[in-house]
Amino acid sequence: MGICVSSDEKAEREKLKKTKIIFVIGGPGSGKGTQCEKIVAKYGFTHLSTGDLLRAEVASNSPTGSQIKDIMQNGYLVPLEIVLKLLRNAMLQKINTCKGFLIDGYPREIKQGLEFEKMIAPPTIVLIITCSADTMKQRIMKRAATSSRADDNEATIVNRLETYFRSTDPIIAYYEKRGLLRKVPAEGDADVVFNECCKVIDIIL
Ligand SMILES: Nc1ncnc2c1ncn2[C@@H]1O[C@H](COP(=O)(O)OP(=O)(O)OP(=O)(O)O)[C@@H](O)[C@H]1O
Ligand SMILES: Nc1nc2c(ncn2[C@@H]2O[C@H](COP(=O)(O)OP(=O)(O)O)[C@@H](O)[C@H]2O)c(=O)[nH]1
Ligand SMILES: [Mg+2]
Repeated sequence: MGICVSSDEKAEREKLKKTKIIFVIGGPGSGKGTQCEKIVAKYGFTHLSTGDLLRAEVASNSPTGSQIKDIMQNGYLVPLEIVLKLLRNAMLQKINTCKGFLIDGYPREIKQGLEFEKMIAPPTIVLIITCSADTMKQRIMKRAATSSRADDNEATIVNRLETYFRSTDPIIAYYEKRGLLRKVPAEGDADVVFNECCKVIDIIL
């Protein structure tokens, strides 16, 4: 028996395939959110952060929210099915008005990238924002003063950095091999980093 795909779903898939999709990855506190905000202001793309979507789910007190609260608080990865479902729904809500998507914080493992392509579409490029672990730690500790995020504390930061470094090398190698990876060094000032991001984005417009 074949899988039945409705014509609505087909139309949605076609639209998603035509839209520019930029994955924005990088360690915790590397500046993904900061750069995405600047990119939105200049290019009018739609910014979706998986971290923000998941935090909203926790805040809504839904059953899924209670399931993922502790995982996030401890700095581990939320199960792929939950993240992808939230992401796909959020994309579909914006698909008719959006100029392109910035997907911030995804994929965090190769499997997430593969499933995204199966369910949605391939990314146009993968932007990776890179800085040292020390810089990330310092930035998060500074953000902690105002963020009120449950995971912006010293113990969780250690786990988040570990989770990041463990899962990222294979992701980098995978997208590099496909010619989709664009590296932007991010030790400097946010405006300098943004300049480099623009160079990469201008090429795909
Ligand atoms: N794609 C994802 N897959 C699994 N879990 C995710 C994903 N994106 C976010 N999360 C969960 O949400 C938490 C916060 O992610 P978010 O991207 O907001 O943080 P960040 O400070 O930008 O970077 P990092 O998560 O790398 O610390 C993660 O530690 C993880 O538990
Ligand atoms: N010096 C410097 N600080 C930055 C830069 N990008 C972000 N920050 C600061 O670092 C903290 C973490 O940035 P954020 O965008 O939340 O990082 P994310 O965790 O990767 O989404 C924030 O307090 C920012 O103000 C940068 O390029 N240079
Ligand atoms: Mg962020």
